[in-house]
Amino acid sequence: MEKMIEFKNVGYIYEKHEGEGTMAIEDVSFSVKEGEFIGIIGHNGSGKSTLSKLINGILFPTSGEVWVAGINTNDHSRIWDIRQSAGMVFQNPDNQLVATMVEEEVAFGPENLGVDPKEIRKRVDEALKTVEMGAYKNKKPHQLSGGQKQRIAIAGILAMKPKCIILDEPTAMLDPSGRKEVIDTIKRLNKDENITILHITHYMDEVVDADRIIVMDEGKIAMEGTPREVLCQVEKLKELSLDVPQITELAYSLRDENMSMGWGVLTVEEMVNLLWQ
Ligand SMILES: Nc1ncnc2c1ncn2[C@@H]1O[C@H](COP(=O)(O)OP(=O)(O)OP(=O)(O)O)[C@@H](O)[C@H]1O
Repeated sequence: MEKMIEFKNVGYIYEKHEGEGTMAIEDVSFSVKEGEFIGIIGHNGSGKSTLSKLINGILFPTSGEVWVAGINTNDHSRIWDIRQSAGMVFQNPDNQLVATMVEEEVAFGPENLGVDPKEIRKRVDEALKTVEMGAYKNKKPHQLSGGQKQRIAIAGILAMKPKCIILDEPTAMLDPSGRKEVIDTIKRLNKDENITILHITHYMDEVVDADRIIVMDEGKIAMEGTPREVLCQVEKLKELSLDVPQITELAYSLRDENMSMGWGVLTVEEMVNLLWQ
């Protein structure tokens, strides 16, 4: 399997003045394989957004290297190849939609890539169908709900045929139903279209199904592993000011003295089985 993203000993400093600044990322190394679904969690200021901007060539590492789809992000001549391979969805849906019609919005990316108009029309229809927004093609983006706007933002990226999508807290401004729409959409893209997903979030329950979770703290990777390996370390997550899923916490509170039960519960079904034991 091809490596989609690779961080090699990456550091990033936001310079204030000459020789003075904030170390936002420090010696971070990890890699993501094609088709993986990775959850990135961490409290405010732990470096998650900086990490995502380093992937998309919005920021460039102060030290180390970032590779995306086999391209070093320091190769500035390939920046549009990188942005086409790895699309970004941001937190605020209102800041990323620019066109007056949904159809134009989704066409915007491929137009900038110089794609043939006939092919653009095909891609717009396909992308809207994939995010289940085909019926909204001729609507105005400002008439849509937050969840629908984020799905249009995702469709705009899909129309550029990306290999990977990085979502930086895409659900932070949405209500529960909007959150579910967006999460269901990205899970489907990962499963059905084999698109690599990097999902940055504060909500643990959104990454319970991920292939792997990376926990950031003070610019470094504090924990990394499968959801079960990471989310079951309740005490450590609390030390890192993170909330564990309620069901995991409940099971953890019910653990017995021998620690033979109450560990590693991530879903309601597992909780029911535990209580029947
Ligand atoms: N433009 C900037 N200039 C200076 N320092 C910055 C800038 N952006 C972020 N920082 C600092 O870098 C560190 C990491 O910030 P970053 O935004 O990457 O964290 P985050 O985990 O995404 O936070 P949040 O969850 O609040 O979005 C923080 O200490 C932050 O104050």
